[in-house]
Amino acid sequence: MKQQDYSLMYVTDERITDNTAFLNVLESSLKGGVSIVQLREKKLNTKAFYIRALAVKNLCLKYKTPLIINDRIDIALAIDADGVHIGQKDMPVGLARKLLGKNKIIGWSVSNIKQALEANHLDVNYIGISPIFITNTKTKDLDLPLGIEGLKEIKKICSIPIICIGGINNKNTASIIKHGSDGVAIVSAISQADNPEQATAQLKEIICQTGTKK
Ligand SMILES: Cc1ncc(COP(=O)(O)OP(=O)(O)O)c(N)n1
Ligand SMILES: Cc1ncsc1CCOP(=O)(O)O
Ligand SMILES: [Mg+2]
Repeated sequence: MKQQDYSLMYVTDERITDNTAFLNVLESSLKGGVSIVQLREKKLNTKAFYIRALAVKNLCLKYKTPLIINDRIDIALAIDADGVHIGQKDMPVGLARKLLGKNKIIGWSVSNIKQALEANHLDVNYIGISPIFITNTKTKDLDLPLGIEGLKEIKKICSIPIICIGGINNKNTASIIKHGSDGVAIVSAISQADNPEQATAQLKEIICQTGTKK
């Protein structure tokens, strides 16, 4: 499989209930240069999730940007997405890999050192350090923020690409990349920005500048 660019993941915002607005923000993030998109829907029924996933896939194809699906292996298979992001309470990684095959991306949430060590023995393409900072976007089922110190510890013991998520914005992205994260996954700093395209382009620029100075 080709080397995937995990540097800037836009995680869609389920709080944007209007479909046109939802797709407009997604398209702005694609124009701004996100390297990968994660469709995250916690409340939609299966049919509505599938219909949205098809629309999101079409837009991602237009911008040649990979799409992964949060939680739902069935939806990922149904639309032939590029992969999934699963958490500690979602389908076990081994089973997800069996269903998806070796060429799909599987991301797995990690919230502590024990899980990071476990990840070394799993067939995952990246780990999502969750959360790195405090966030208002996800309030239930969230562990304590790991912070930069936690990222540094995990970087030392885990050989898998790392993406951090939670409370990430244009002020703290550089520090995350500097301390060894391969990328950042972002909801609000893109979806709630006055100009999501500009906000994305600015985040991308910070990542590029920091990456080259690492
Ligand atoms: C990149 C990335 N990392 C972590 C998460 C969190 O996933 P999970 O723990 O399954 O929680 P939900 O997102 O499903 O609420 C993520 N989505 N993306
Ligand atoms: C889905 C998820 N998982 C851990 S934090 C989070 C939400 C991140 O949202 P934001 O970028 O707005 O803090
Ligand atoms: Mg999940």
